[in-house]
Amino acid sequence: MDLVLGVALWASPPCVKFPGLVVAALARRRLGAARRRRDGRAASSAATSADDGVGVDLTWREVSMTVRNGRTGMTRRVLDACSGSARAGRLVAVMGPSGAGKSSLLNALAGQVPESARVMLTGVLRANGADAGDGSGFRKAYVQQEDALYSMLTVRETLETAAKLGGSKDVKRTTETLLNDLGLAACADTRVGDAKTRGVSGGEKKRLALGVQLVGAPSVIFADEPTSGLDSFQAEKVMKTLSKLAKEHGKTVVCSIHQPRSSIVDLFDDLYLLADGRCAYFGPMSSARDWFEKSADVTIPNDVNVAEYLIDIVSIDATSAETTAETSKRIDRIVKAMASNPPALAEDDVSKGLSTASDALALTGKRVGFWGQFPLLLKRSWRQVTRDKATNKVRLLTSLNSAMVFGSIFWKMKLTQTAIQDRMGLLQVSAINAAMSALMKTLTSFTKEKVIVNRERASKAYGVLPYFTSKLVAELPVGAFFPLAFGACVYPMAGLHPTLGHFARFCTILTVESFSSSALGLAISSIAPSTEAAVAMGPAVMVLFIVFGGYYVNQDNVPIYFKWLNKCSLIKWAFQGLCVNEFQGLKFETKRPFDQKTGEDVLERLSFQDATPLSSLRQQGNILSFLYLLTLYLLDTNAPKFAVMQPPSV
Ligand SMILES: Nc1ncnc2c1ncn2[C@@H]1O[C@H](COP(=O)(O)OP(=O)(O)OP(=O)(O)O)[C@@H](O)[C@H]1O
Repeated sequence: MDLVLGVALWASPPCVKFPGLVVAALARRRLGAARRRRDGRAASSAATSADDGVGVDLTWREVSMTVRNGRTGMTRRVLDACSGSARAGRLVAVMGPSGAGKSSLLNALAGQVPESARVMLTGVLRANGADAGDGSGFRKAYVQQEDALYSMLTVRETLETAAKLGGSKDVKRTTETLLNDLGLAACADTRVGDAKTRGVSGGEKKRLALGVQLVGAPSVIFADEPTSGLDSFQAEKVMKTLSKLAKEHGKTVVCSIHQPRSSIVDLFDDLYLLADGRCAYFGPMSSARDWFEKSADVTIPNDVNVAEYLIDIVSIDATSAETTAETSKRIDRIVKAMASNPPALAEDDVSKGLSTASDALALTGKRVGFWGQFPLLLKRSWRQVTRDKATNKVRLLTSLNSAMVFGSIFWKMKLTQTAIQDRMGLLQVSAINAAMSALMKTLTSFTKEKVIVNRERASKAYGVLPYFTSKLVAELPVGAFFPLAFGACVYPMAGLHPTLGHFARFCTILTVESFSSSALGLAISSIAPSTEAAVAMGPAVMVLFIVFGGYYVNQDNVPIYFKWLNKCSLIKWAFQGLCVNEFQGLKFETKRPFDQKTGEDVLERLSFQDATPLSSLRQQGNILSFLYLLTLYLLDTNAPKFAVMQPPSV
């Protein structure tokens, strides 16, 4: 069947071949994924039963993570046989000096270590006694250090969307419960905001990010440095929220934290202290002072912040060789004491109340499918695009500005011989301008949006297809507006072919071209690791398209090995369409025998004599659909993948 389809696609015209190949590849991946899901369901059913919705006790043993340096080939042990537990109703703080492995441990327990051939993750993870090393077996929330939220949505809208996507049976109740529980009611109707637009405070953003995760009714909450970048007041509010989720809702909370103030330390139930990837203390926060004095021979002065003091104690002082050796020796001694004589864990006194408490946040039903996700994501994208007034204003002003500048340079062109070159110049710069502005906008915005989408997809909030299609539909009217505004301004100023039909075709060609260019931006952003990389790659590709855009190199003179580039150049198809639209039917003044008399002569010289505006648009449409399908494929294949914890070798 695959063979027949392959041959049929290969024999088909390019407009069918490329989209067809991408669709076939996507379909094959989907079938494979469905098969794997089917096979995996039976295996994981035992594990999922560990999360009965009334609290999860998580235990980990011998968790190690090694990272191989790609250049030197040397391996480094980031986590070294760490063991511990986090129990329902308790808040565990993972602390340690910078680089001690806090985030790595959190990622390992949350199943969020990015998959890589250079990273090796081993250990045993159990949820209520059942194996959970493959990341299944308990419902979890993972709140990362950097917030990734749609900036133009309000706090309430963000929670509502998450609740609807999560399949909440009572969206209003879910939203209100979360707003109240997280202390966000006062800013419910404030926009999230970003660097450009002021929105909610950093602490409110952190709690909102937590709220988005809570709609999945997680039993275990992992929070990576939830207080980073916050002032002490906001930091305390965030930590109080996490403590409340543990105490009142029976959640198991594990968070990494840097230098907490004393009032925050009082909220910790357990402390997991890391020193250079090894466990230096794991036990109740309240027993830490006693244990260090009795078992590790470390006296903690009465008037100090215990947490800060302990971090200093397990830090390597690299001032000199002597201090390095001395502090390393002290850390070895503490780690050994911990392994041989760990403190007693606190009595499990909270699990009795869990059953009723956790029900209050067990708000989800069945996740919605494509037709449920599509309108929700469409509404979200629409709000994000239309409410971003600052960006839209700048885009409009730059479009009008370019139109004014070009219009003034090419003011009311005549039908003289010299105006032929001017006409071609204007059409070429118009094509470049429309393509470049759409490309740059997409490169800068989509690389950021991709971060949010990858996170949401990692928590299986929705599929790539409803996301991508809804985004395209939402951006259609706004994306079309700017080339239209440009066209409406430059066309009469330059005195181009003065009929309504020609003007309409001019605007249509530029609009479709700007969508193609935006699609190119989407495809590049899908593979670029950062905004900076995307912004470097995009214009480099576009320059090639400009060179083969039909103006600088005549398409009949393009070397055979570059013909494909000529065919891929969205600038070329736009320029060709614009030229045919403009020159066909024009008559020029002639003075010399070799002057070009008609627009058809000009088109012949450009080798565009056989083209029509429609054929150019059709080719542009092919590029557009190919790039959309390519982006869809790239987003699907580049979905974040995480390392599975392997059992430790005995
Ligand atoms: N995937 C990786 N590739 C290379 N090095 C890594 C990787 N993951 C972690 N490391 C290294 O492991 C060490 C521990 O990193 P980790 O982020 O866990 O520390 P941390 O205690 O959270 O530090 P900080 O408090 O500064 O955020 C660091 O030196 C880091 O560079």
